[in-house]
Amino acid sequence: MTKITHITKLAEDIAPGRTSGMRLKENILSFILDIGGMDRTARETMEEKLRHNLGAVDEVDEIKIIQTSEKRPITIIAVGSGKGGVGKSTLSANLAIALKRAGKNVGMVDADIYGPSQPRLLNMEDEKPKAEDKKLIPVMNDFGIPMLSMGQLAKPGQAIAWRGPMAGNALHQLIDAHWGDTDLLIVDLPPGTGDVQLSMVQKHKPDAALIISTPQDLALIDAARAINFFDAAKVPIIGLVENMAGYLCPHCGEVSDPFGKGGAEAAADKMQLPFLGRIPLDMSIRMASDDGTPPALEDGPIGKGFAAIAHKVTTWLDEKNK
Ligand SMILES: Nc1ncnc2c1ncn2[C@@H]1O[C@H](COP(=O)(O)OP(=O)(O)OP(=O)(O)O)[C@@H](O)[C@H]1O
Repeated sequence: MTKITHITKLAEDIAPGRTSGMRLKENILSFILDIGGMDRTARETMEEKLRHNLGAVDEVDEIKIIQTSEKRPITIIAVGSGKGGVGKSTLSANLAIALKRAGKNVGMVDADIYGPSQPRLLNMEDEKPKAEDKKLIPVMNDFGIPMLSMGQLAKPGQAIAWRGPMAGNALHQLIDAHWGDTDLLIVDLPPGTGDVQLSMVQKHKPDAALIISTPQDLALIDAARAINFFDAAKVPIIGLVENMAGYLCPHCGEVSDPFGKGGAEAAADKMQLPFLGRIPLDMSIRMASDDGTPPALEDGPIGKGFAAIAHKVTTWLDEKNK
């Protein structure tokens, strides 16, 4: 390994994807460091570590770092539904956990103005984000998923009264924040196709959308509306997830289908969209969600279901970026 290859590797370990133009001449090491999206503390810590570790290499007497704040591309995935209460927030939280477990740097934006539930789902109620350079710094949780939520900006019960520009402005603050190393941002949208969705596609066009529905007709008609909305805005749709499919009675062991069966898969087929998977109606999902311990953390059948959906999402993104 040549000296410069060795140095490049060391730098890559400390600042993955952020250093370029590595040059060693007359014992002076120079390179470019992309500090886009990092807050001051993260920036200073990274620079200090680079100087310390690279400075320890033989033949490096001096280090010159040129900082640029070229914005790192961040992939935005919007999670939408036509109807409320179909499990959109539950899916968003568990998808984020499953993607994180698959090695992605995931961040979460809870844009559900009518009932921000990510702080509870990701176990970080009461934590308010700080700001630097007029931009919010996402709050980190125990799962390693930085998050910003409408609920952190509004007083309890206030957000629902926000209209067009206020809702759009709040969304802008959540998305245009110090996301640091985050490369995948999950946006938990409010149900339907209102002000926040409009602002989302006009100002922060997502790279992709994912739609969730329960299997019954009414929810599917609404889901089709959400799909048409993203289609019209030219946001590619990764696929459709069916939630609350099949209920296993904990008492008699019989499986019943309170919301019908297979409706979302058939609808996906009809609309020529990929079907991403089915999540059963299971009391343990509700209980784990209420406790702030998303079931995607576990390796049981429910956790595996979310992991399989996450896998389809990453495969779709890899195909798109080819
Ligand atoms: N598969 C499931 N099995 C059991 N309970 C579920 C399941 N999916 C979601 N729930 C529960 O249903 C309720 C609604 O879910 P969630 O908040 O995720 O829906 P939503 O579509 O985001 O709703 P909203 O429109 O309020 O944003 C929650 O109490 C959640 O724990």
